Amino acid sequence: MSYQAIVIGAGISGAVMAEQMASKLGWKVLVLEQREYLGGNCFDHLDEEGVLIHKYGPHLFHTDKQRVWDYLSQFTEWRPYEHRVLSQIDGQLLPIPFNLTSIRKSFAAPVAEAMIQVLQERFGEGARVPILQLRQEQDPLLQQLAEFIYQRAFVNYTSKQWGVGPEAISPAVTARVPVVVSEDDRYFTDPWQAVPLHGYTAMISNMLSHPGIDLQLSSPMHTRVQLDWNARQILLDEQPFEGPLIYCGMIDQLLPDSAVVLPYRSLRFEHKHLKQKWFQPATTVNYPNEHAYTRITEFKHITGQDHTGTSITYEYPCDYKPEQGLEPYYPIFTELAQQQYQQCVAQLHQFPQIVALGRLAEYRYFDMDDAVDNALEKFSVLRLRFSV
Ligand SMILES: O=c1ccn([C@@H]2O[C@H](COP(=O)(O)OP(=O)(O)O[C@H]3O[C@@H]([C@H](O)CO)[C@H](O)[C@H]3O)[C@@H](O)[C@H]2O)c(=O)[nH]1
Repeated sequence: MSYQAIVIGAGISGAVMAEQMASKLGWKVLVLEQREYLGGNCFDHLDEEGVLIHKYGPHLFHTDKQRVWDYLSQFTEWRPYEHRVLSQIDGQLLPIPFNLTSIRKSFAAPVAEAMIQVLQERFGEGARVPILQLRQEQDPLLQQLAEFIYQRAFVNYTSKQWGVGPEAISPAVTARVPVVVSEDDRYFTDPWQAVPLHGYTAMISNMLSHPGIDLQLSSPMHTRVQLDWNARQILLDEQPFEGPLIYCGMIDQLLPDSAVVLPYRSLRFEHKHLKQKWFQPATTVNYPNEHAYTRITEFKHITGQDHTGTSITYEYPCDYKPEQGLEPYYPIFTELAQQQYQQCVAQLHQFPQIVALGRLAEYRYFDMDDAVDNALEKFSVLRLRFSV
């Protein structure tokens, strides 16, 4: 069969792009996925006891983008789901993001109420304030509050997660979990929050089921596709391939001779099934200060599945070591890494027909909705460049 485009990687970004090229342009698209299953890190599946779990940690879909919601809704029905997280701090389980309830549970009543009053006056009811911003405040009560939250909820969690403290990483990272000036205990505030009714794998499988898409699993890129850097040519099964190559893998791995090695933080997951109905009172409980793991997730809270047992996952952050079978999860945003990433981009300019797409190829910390939005955007650019 001859193809008009190749997509490397059947995760959510590659699936959007393949689906759009097949359905909007009528192209024949070859999708090569190195794993034996599709879905990338959104992959979910029934574990040995029949509980639906997320193999690569909790994936909670949320978006404020109507077009992303409308687009995905073509491929799945939804189960409404608003994520809530508790954090074990000083022996108590407190809502995180840290909110007014968390403050009341952490301080004696007069102090808590005084802090809340200052917070409300300073930021307004409902505000969501990044912890690093709250730390800059001059008011002594706000300073006391910020220091408490910073020390108890952020410093150790972030050190485990990233291997460095909160001030050594981009402020955008801790700003994902602000301090909330209300009793709202939801992790996200987006207007659309839900999980695919039959899971992410089913949704992405529907996206890739277009007759114009030829999905080949257990097919690492190198078994079919080569880059000839001298001739600046893409080869598919050793034949020159003219069409676009959408690459969703690690961008540094495209370069010859490992010219650049980009740093990543990784996660080791420990999945367990327990012969009890429930394990914990919320989907995710964070452990900032105890244990080597950062959090435990219990999936039945997400899926609503009725099962006599329950399945949970512990997350242990660690350095990315491929030789230990670890996956690259989080790009590390040092200045050096950004320079190295730009070197990769510059080298790839030799192949204008390659489109780098998604978290690993663009070295970005995408939420799922941003990955979909980005893929839709990249498709509209590609459509102008490549279609006749
Ligand atoms: O208790 C905490 C929580 C977080 N931090 C710091 O904030 C960073 C961002 O946290 P988060 O957005 O939760 O990071 P992550 O990429 O792991 O988020 C994914 O997990 C789920 C959900 O959070 C599960 O509960 C979400 O859908 C995904 O986006 C974190 O890296 C820490 O530096 C903290 O210090 N303490």
